[in-house]
Amino acid sequence: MKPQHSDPTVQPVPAAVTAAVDAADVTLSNPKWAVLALGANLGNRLETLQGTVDALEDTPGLRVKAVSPVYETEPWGVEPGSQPSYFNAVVLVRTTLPPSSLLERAHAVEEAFHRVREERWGARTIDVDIITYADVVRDDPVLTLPHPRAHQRAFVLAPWHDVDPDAQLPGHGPVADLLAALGTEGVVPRPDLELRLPE
Ligand SMILES: Nc1ncnc2c1ncn2[C@@H]1O[C@H](COP(=O)(O)OP(=O)(O)OP(=O)(O)O)[C@@H](O)[C@H]1O
Ligand SMILES: Nc1nc2c(c(=O)[nH]1)N=C(CO)CN2
Repeated sequence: MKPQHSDPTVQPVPAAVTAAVDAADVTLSNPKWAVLALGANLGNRLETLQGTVDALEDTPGLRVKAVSPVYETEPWGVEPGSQPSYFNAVVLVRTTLPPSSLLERAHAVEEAFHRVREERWGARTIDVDIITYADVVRDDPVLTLPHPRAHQRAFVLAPWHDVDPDAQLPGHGPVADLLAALGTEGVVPRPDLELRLPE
C-alpha cells in the first residue's frame, strides 16, 4: 500500500470503478461457458453460418468448443410461407468476455453479415442469440438470460441437445425434457451439411 496523499494530483479511485475493475478481473481469470444460437434465412445460409462460427472464434477472449449439426427449420413466430426456411445451429463457447461484451460481439458479427433489423422476427442473413451465459439469470431487456424464448424453440433445443445431451436451461430444467415436450415438427436435420469447428 502506498502512503495516501503523497501526490496531490492523484485522485482517489471511486469505489464503483474499483468494483467494476475487480469484477472484470474475476471474469478474465475465470472463463465461462456460453451457448449461442445461430439462425440464417437469407443469402447463402450455410456459408454465413460458417463465417459466423469463424468470426466468433476470431474474437479475443472467446473459443468455440463445439458446433452442432445443421437443421433446416420452418420460420417460427411468423405467418407460414411468409419467409424462407432457416438453417439453425448452436455453438458452445468458453469466454472471458462478460455478458455485455459477448452481446456486443454478437451484434458486430451480425452487422458484418449485413443483418438488417426491420420488423420483429423478420427474415435475416444471420441472428446470433445468447441462450445461456454460465448459470446467470437476469431480466434486463437489453440482455435477458437465459434467452426468454429459448424454451419454446425446438430449433434451438434440438441442436443444443445434440452437442450437450445433459444440458440444463436455467429456470426451465433439462433441455432433453423441454425438447421432448415441444416435439421437433418443422425442425429437420440436414446431415448433408456440416459446419467446421475452427482449428
Ligand atoms: N439473450 C439475448 N440474446 C440476444 N439478444 C438479446 C437477448 N436478450 C435480450 N436481447 C435483446 O434483444 C434485442 C433484439 O434482438 P434480435 O433482433 O436478435 O431479436 P430477434 O432475433 O428478432 O427475436 P428474438 O429475441 O425473439 O430471438 C437485441 O438488440 C438485444 O439487446
Ligand atoms: N425457424 C426459425 N424461426 C425463427 C428464428 C430462427 O432462428 N429459426 N429466429 C427468430 C428470431 O430470433 C424467429 N423465428
